[in-house]
Amino acid sequence: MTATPNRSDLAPSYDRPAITTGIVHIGVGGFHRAHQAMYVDRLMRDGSAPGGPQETRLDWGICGVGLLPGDTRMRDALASQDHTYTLTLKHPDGRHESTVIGSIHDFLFAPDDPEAVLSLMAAPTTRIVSLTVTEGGYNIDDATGAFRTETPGAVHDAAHPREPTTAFGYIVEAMRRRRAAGITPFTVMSCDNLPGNGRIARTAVVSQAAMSDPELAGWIEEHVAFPNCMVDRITPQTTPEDIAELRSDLGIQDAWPVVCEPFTQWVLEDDFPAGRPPFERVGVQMVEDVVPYELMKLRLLNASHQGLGHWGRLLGMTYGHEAAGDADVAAWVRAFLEREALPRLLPVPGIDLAEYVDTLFERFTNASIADTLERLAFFGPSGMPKFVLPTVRDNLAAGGPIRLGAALCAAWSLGVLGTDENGDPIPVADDLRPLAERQEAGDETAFIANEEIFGDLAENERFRTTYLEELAALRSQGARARMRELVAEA
Ligand SMILES: NC(=O)c1ccc[n+]([C@@H]2O[C@H](COP(=O)([O-])OP(=O)(O)OC[C@H]3O[C@@H](n4cnc5c(N)ncnc54)[C@H](O)[C@@H]3O)[C@@H](O)[C@H]2O)c1
Ligand SMILES: O=P(O)(O)OC[C@@H](O)[C@@H](O)[C@H](O)[C@H](O)CO
Repeated sequence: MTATPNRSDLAPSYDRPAITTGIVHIGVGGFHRAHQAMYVDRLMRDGSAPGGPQETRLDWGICGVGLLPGDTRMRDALASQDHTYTLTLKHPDGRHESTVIGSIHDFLFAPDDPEAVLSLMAAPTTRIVSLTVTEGGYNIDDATGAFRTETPGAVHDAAHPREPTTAFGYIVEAMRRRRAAGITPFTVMSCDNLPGNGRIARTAVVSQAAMSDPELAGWIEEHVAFPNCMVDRITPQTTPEDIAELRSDLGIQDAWPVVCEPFTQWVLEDDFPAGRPPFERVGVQMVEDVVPYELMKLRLLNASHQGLGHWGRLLGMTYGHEAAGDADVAAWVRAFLEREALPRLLPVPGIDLAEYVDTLFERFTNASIADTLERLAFFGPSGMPKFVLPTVRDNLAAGGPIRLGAALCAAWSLGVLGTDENGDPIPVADDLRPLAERQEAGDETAFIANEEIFGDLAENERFRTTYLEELAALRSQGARARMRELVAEA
């Protein structure tokens, strides 16, 4: 194992030993390393130009924090290469563009030394704590929008607030220490795919604090900023082939590189009372109101991924580009976007939404990144309520069309049974399977009656009827024929 990915011409041009932690990031996975850490790396490279204000940029180094047992792998991989790693952009024409990213300069696996994490989070030099802990990681009930106070992590951290185990427990304890020491609170920046990710992070942190210290909860509510943002870059999971390819193409030995598409976007609410890096210098759009951008991205891109994932898997496909390149699946996704999703969006400053949709299809058909449908659709239980069902609800309220959305729910429920239309197995999250099985056994609304996901949609006569019609049509016609008919229906 080499100490750093070994291509000096790709390596960071700045003085890495001089980096100090300004950002603590919880949940260092592929996406954080392809996106936020890449922007900070750009900033550090930018600042290292002759005469550039490098010293201020190097204050924004990232210390990664892992909370889950699986994060020991990231701890070890990064530690073995001085916390650098290779980021490879895979272009649709097969070109690869690699850079060695150096902005993450340290990583703490919290269970190894919780105090080290808390001390760092409470230090005045830490001005941002950012998160990519997945949608499910926020512990929010989709139906009510409330924090789930009954989960074991929340209960533990409320009973032992000085010995936290969850992201929110750590943030609360660090805030308590900062407040006691008179240190300005850091900004909490969620970078997960959630509508109102800052607002949701605020709910999680304030609710966790309220379970043990209501007064602290009030202080956090009043003093801590939780900017919302829209984040975008398709980042598949790294495969053993990616690692081998890097070795054979560039001679780089990297324990855990990242591959992603060339496209990247970050639209960030400018609300950082404790200060922030000059992100606008490296392509981040700093705005006052993120809502139109985030609705556009989640309800078009991520909803399309759900469409590609659930239909594609039912048809026995494996990859995102395979589904996006299939004429029937692509036509269905376009029809859903154009008929049901686009009419419910807000105008987005400077963006032509029809062009945005065209660009999405160019991105989805990028075969080089080999993104799997399993990654796109495995988390249907968190993806569908955030990316697809809000469009269905808005259309129900506005008297708009819901048939394509309801058909996707039906396709999803059939996929959850774990077998595609060829009789081959589909990997699925097991917790929904009993409901899909009850649906198969004749309890036709069992799947949509799951309030955690569907809220009260099963009680909506129009949704229920349309869903049941689509379920019946799918069973009798099969996915491809039903998709074609739906697209032709106009
Ligand atoms: N991959 C993408 O294309 C992409 C693009 C935009 C946004 N995102 C957002 O980033 C998130 C992570 O994606 P990724 O590709 O990096 O996934 P990943 O599986 O590579 O990494 C996820 C990280 O989150 C941590 N984590 C998960 N649940 C947690 C919890 N409850 N508490 C603390 N840590 C937790 C994991 O330990 C891991 O470090 C997504 O869920 C999404 O919200 C991803
Ligand atoms: O990561 P999830 O589960 O929120 O959603 C799966 C994909 O839609 C998502 O990761 C996209 O690739 C990403 O949001 C692109 O920016």
